[in-house]
Amino acid sequence: MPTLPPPTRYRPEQIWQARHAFFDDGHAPDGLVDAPVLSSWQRLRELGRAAHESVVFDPVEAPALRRLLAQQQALLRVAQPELARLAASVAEAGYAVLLTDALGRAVAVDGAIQRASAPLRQAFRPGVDLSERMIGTNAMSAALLERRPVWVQGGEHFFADNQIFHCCAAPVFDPQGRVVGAVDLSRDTPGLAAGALGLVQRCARRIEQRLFDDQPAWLQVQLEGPDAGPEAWLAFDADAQLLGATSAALPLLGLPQWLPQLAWADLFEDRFDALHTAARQGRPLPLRLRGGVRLQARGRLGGTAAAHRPQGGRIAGHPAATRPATEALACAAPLGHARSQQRLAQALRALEAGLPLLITGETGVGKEVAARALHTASRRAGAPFLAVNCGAITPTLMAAELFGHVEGAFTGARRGGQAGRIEAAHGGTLLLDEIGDMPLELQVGLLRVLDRQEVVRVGATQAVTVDVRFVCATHRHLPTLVAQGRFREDLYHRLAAFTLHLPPLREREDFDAVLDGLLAPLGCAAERLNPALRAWLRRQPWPGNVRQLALALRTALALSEPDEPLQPQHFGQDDEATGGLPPRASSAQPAVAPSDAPATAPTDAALHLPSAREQAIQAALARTGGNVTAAAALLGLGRATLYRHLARGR
Ligand SMILES: Nc1ncnc2c1ncn2[C@@H]1O[C@H](COP(=O)(O)OP(=O)(O)OP(=O)(O)O)[C@@H](O)[C@H]1O
Repeated sequence: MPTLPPPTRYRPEQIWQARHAFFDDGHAPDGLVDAPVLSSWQRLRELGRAAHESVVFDPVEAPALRRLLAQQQALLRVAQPELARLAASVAEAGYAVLLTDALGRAVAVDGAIQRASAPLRQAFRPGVDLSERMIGTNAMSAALLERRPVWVQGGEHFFADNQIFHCCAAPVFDPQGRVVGAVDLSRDTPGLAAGALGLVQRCARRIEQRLFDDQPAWLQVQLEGPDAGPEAWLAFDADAQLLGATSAALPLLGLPQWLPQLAWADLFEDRFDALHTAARQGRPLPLRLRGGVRLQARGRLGGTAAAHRPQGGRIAGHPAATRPATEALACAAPLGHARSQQRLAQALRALEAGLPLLITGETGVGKEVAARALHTASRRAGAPFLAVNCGAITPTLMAAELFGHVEGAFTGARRGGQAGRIEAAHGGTLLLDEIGDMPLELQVGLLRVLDRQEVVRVGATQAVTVDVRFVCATHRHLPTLVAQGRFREDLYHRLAAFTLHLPPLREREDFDAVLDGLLAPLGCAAERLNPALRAWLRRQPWPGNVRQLALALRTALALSEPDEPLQPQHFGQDDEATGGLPPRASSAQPAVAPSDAPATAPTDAALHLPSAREQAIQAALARTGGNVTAAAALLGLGRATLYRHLARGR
């Protein structure tokens, strides 16, 4: 039986110093504990948890356990031989071996469990929820959250009850970079054996390799670099699209994490068919990565003519399946030039990689349109796209709207309870619009959903697992809200990992492309707008951005004869209530002809007059009988924006 290397140093004094600084003095113990431990302590403190709470390790009931094990069958099948192999290495050193699912629930146990103390035997039973929320700081849940190997020893566990445990864990990724579980080694004698972390990592990588081998592919490639273990593999379909990769392969490619929609040509300078030929002949092939780094590779014919991409790539039959991301997005959101589309394509990659997206920009720039386009171009196009306005209703109603509620949770709660929007978006995408207006008390709940992909309905004690991609949108400057204490800093950092800023219309260099993109669906030939009129339109301030321009164009087409060249007067300057227009210039200024537009066009100052806006709002409300939604549509403003104007005017 392989022996373990000598134990690493365990420094309990240092941990107790850290606990003293954190729990007694209330400040972060710099450098005394590792970042994952400190982050976990902070999360738990923010949830109001106390170190002396007792910890209960209750497995779920038998039917729920059967369901859990059935759900995790594919993972268990490939993991069990590797867990047994790990157990054989470490059992003598007193380690129990554990596999959790992606949510931290125990699904398999091995190793020296029978010799372990009662608490460890209680904890390591299939069906016990070992997530941070349930048992506080621990190695497996920290590895799942941090997406990297972690150790947690003795006093580093938040709850005093758990301080007898000494554990290390590594996350397991599927070939598309999703965390599917964690492998953990734990024992109840002080200190970690040196090499334990390496063994647990190696076990996780072997499980990943088996998951990789299970997925159909046309060609698999093993990369051999200076530091590459035997588990650095890539899988391609017959079109040279990357289907999957093991986590060991990603650093060799210079990728911090899995990115969907990569093709062979994005990664390598050599031809794809050269590798295919080498694989058929059973010989290795030297390859050059883009950027010049050389690697040795070995191809393996995958045995399927898989042109479909089961999970990581675009789904066969899906509208985006045969098109690059930029093209799919151009069809879904036909505005702007190639550079704008490229930024959208990057956003799509981030979204597909499971990152939340933050879309910022003034009202009417197209934040919701962009979010819908991203959903439509993504692999989730067939699943729901839902949108929630986070500032529109009271915090209590918003909590129920987002997280759902159980029967009797509050007065007026539905019989039998109701799922919230997050649950309703399961499998799809949820747009959290006006995220800057989300009440502080709900932000912690959202953070939890983002971290764990699980929702607790209002009034419930059990969490529901969800699989939702989040897109958040705001016209506000979130760092300012953070500085004012109105938006949680941790949530901001979580949301802003990938930010897509949509510039206001007046700053868009591709104004003409935007204009043409709006004209085409209206059946208006681009030639009906001559260069002078285009220049005049370009100079308007457009406080309502694309929404306002779209409405102004519709108005102009309604006021003109078919095929007549459009003039500024077609943009309805004679009624404040026509909406969708740049606010009207003073009556002293004549309407301008396109030919003399530069000399006589109204000044920006005149166009910005707040009173003109106020008049337009009042006229629109009068025309719609006070219906704010209809008035907002008439004005080319979002409903929330109109409410803001009204609140400001009061
Ligand atoms: N890419 C686009 N293609 C076509 N129309 C667009 C596009 N972007 C914006 N629009 C038009 O502008 C309107 C407003 O877009 P959207 O609701 O996405 O803006 P927003 O930035 O979310 O606004 P708000 O912050 O006020 O909610 C849309 O209804 C549509 O008429």
